[in-house]
Amino acid sequence: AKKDSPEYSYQMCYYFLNKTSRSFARVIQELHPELCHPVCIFYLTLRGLDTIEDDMTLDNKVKLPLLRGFDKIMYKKGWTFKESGPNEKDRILLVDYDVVITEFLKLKPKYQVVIANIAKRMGNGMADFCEGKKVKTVADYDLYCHYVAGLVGIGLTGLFSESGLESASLTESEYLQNRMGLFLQKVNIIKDYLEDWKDGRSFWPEEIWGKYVWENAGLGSLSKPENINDALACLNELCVNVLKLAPDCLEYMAKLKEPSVLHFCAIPQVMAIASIALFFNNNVVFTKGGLKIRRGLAVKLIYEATTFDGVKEVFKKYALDIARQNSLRVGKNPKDESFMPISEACS
Ligand SMILES: O=C(O)CO[C@@H](C(=O)O)[C@@H](OCCCCCc1ccc2ccccc2c1)C(=O)NCCCCCc1ccc2ccccc2c1
Ligand SMILES: [Mg+2]
Ligand SMILES: [Mg+2]
Repeated sequence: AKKDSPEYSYQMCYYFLNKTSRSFARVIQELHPELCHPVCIFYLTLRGLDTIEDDMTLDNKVKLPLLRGFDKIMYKKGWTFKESGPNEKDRILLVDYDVVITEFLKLKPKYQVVIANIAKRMGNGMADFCEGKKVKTVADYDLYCHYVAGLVGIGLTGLFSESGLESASLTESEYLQNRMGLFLQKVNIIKDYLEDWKDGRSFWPEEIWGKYVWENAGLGSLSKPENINDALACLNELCVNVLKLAPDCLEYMAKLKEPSVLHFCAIPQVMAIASIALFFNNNVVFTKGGLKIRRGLAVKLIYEATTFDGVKEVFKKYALDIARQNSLRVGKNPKDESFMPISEACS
């Protein structure tokens, strides 16, 4: 459409949705028409915020006011940002961010309120961690993941409820909604160990990895070949930490009534549980990084995620798969947490 036609900003939003994340773009376009557009704008708003957070070339003098003020920026017609680093993968979204604002301002006010509230909480949480708060303890780890992903689950639940497609009772427990996001983000953080390390960042909690490196050694020592056994024990404990979230995610999904909402929520979840089974005790996490489940398996998982019974079967299959892999590991670091029988972790 031409730049000044009303369809232009609408079309550009779906262009950016597909450019910034094929996986989420596919699941978002699965949604009931009443929810698809608000969730698309919700996604682009938070991806814009995350593009600022991820940009290591931005000085905090510029970055912090943008993060903490993003919920106000969303109402500034025409606002764009052209100072992202040249390698920032989603920088084009900020260069033409005015189309997201145009579409956001056209949403029903009941959706705008939910999106602006989450953007404000996420932006301030991201800024706290950019200002110097470190992911040291497991509590810091859970707090960071709450800010960048738990809040997404909370916001989505608000949109589901406001649309009338899901019951308002779904919004009662922010705890379960938060766990949905933690599950996905923690899998992301495990997958991105090497990539984040190269960016000079890591979100792995020192309270866990500190047990597997020598006094005063850093997280980087886990990527040294001679330390692979300790690295795997650390990886396995992180995987068990994620598995503990599985029952809460199933409990949340059990409450969903609208088929397209269940499918939308379940697809990232079944991908995540299959990913943990792939990462568990797998040295490729440290050597090549960016481990992804095979495309054929992804297609199968998408099909199985169409019913809640299908989701339960997938979770059960991969929990047993990991337990089997765990029992096959002989004589390695019996002291570490990851030796805890998986069934106990999923209790
Ligand atoms: O830069 C990247 O490509 C990855 O960035 C990661 C990072 O920087 O840590 C990191 O950025 C997080 C901050 C921005 C969150 C953006 C987002 C993601 C998915 C959505 C899905 C639907 C609606 C809105 C959404 C918003 C990232 O994208 N991690 C992927 C896991 C986050 C999942 C969020 C989430 C939470 C609960 C959900 C419940 C149901 C369905 C989808 C859900 C999706
Ligand atoms: Mg990111
Ligand atoms: Mg980020």
